Amino acid sequence: MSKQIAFLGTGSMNGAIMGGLLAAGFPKTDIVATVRRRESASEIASRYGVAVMAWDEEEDSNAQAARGAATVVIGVKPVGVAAVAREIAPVLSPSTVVVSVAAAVSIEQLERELPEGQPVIRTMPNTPARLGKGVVALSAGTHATREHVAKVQKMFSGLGLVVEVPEAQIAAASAISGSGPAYAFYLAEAMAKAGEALGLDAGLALRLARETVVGAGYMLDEPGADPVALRKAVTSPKGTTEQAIRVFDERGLPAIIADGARAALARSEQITRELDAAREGA
Ligand SMILES: NC(=O)C1=CN([C@@H]2O[C@H](COP(=O)(O)OP(=O)(O)OC[C@H]3O[C@@H](n4cnc5c(N)ncnc54)[C@H](OP(=O)(O)O)[C@@H]3O)[C@@H](O)[C@H]2O)C=CC1
Ligand SMILES: O=C(O)[C@@H]1CCC=N1
Repeated sequence: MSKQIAFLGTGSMNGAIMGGLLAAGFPKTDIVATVRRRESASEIASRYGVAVMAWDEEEDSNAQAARGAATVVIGVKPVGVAAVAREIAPVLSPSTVVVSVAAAVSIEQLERELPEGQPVIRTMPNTPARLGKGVVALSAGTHATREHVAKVQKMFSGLGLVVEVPEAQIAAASAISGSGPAYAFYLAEAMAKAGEALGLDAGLALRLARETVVGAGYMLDEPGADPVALRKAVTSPKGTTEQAIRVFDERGLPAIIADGARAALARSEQITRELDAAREGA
């Protein structure tokens, strides 16, 4: 089997990346994936048609998958990243690019588990990548060359917007674009509940809210779209929308969103510290 990419831990995020790459035409025979449980392996194998191994069944599955792969994408939970990195370290080729999608795991924390000189790219993707409408922020590790960065940018270009940022900005990107799809879904959820409170049937309220958020997203997708101009075009002077926005402003909704993003960033920094503390205590 030719192995271009090994996905180690193929849940919501790595699954979305794999789905996005396959939809963009990446050959399934060039992909191998790992998960922890056998049930997840069967589910992914039947959904995507790629080779999948379960760590619970074969403890060296991550090493098997990583051996000979041109790119390895680590997509387990932050607390599991170091263990997976240690499992694959002995089998990595010096030319293999190790990509991490994990929030809060710093380049330094990943590099110290890998062979000296291993090219690493830390990323912060989001789940709309599955539809080619994602955002991937990425930062180069100590030994990643411009060619390594270009290779990963090219490979991920079918997933949506790919931007390189300094590592110090990855936690902020995580708080905006990494977590951001959840904020948009939360808005849709709140709009549906508001519709119900106004007397709409629950199913109808959800359909109205869902399609409205989808439609607004499509408008934002047009070239040069500006959220402020789009909002103003809906907000007739002395009309109805103006009253809704007035209440949102009076109740401080923009500040609430900023506080939420700050809390996400603070949690990321806290997890980074917890990972260091756990390693020192081990
Ligand atoms: N979800 C999101 O929107 C985003 C997530 N991320 C990052 O992605 C990473 C994964 O998060 P997410 O996808 O949400 O989590 P999930 O729980 O959905 O996925 C985790 C995956 O890791 C697998 N796994 C666990 N242990 C092992 C192991 N030892 N070997 C191989 N596979 C293993 C799980 O297998 P099994 O299914 O069998 O349990 C599962 O497939 C995190 O680090 C997170 O910070 C980054 C940006 C956005
Ligand atoms: O919630 C999390 O920790 C991950 C990182 C960004 C989105 N999901």
